Amino acid sequence: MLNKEKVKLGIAPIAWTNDDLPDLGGENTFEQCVSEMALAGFTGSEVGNKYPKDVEVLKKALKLRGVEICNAWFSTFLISKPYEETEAEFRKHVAFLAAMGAKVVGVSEQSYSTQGMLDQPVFEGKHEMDDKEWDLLCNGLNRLGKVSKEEYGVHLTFHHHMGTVVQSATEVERMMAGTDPEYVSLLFDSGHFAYCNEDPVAMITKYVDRIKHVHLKDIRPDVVKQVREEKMSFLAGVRAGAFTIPGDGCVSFDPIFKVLEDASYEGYMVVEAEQDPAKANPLEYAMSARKFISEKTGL
Ligand SMILES: O=C1C[C@@H](O)[C@H](O)[C@@H](O)C1=O
Ligand SMILES: [Co+2]
Repeated sequence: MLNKEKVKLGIAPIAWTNDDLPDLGGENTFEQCVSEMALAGFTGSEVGNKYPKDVEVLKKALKLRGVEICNAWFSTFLISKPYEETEAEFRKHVAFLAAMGAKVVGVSEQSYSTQGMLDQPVFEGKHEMDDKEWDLLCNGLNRLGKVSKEEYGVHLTFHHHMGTVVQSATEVERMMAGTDPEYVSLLFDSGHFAYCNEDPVAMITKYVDRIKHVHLKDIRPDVVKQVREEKMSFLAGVRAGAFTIPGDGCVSFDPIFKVLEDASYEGYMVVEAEQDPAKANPLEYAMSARKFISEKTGL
């Protein structure tokens, strides 16, 4: 069983409203989203575009519902822009997270990313970094991680992601080998490893001691197959239902929970299942995910 004192459960607002596809759940309000997170039994949330930007306003709304902010996505451009530009934006973002009481920040390198390109097949045309770009990425992550840890008390966790420069197991391995464990941890996302046909269990086993945030995401293999065969973009795949809640797809969560348990994992596990809320009612799916986690882990 995972330790209730050490492991907290969160959920991402992307199941209610998708910031990258605003017509998905455009009608769902911030208040509905956080109320339903609480109703489903989650105490942590990531941050969406509809969330109040003012720290005190957001804190009050969340406190009323017994929810806290546990992470928010940050896009870096370390290999395509001057480092200082990324650091300036990063400082503002991390200051906000620290004020909200979050312990981690989830970073994704978005230079040349095809993640948001509607006309680019997600399984084709991904940018592969050369040695110089790898140095820029790893050195930049080390510098940002030092800033966030030492000046804001927030740990940098790196999110591997489809269509980005760090997608495959080999790329994650090179990023991990090139960064300082003191300043850079891994944000493990089960769905993104499964999507690109990497083994999530092998990856979590290898890096569990450097994982400080977990996204519990499942995939529907038939939809991912369709995405590959019909050369669909990442976001077209999301719309078609490539992702779902843990337990509703093909990812084996028993061994994932076991590895976390054996390593006495401490931190958040966040259900992140972006799909069309008109087809997958967010409250219903949040409740099913919560039930699944409770049955599998005792949390
Ligand atoms: O953590 C994430 C944030 C989303 O914006 C992203 O597209 C999603 O797939 C994800 O894993
Ligand atoms: Co994720």
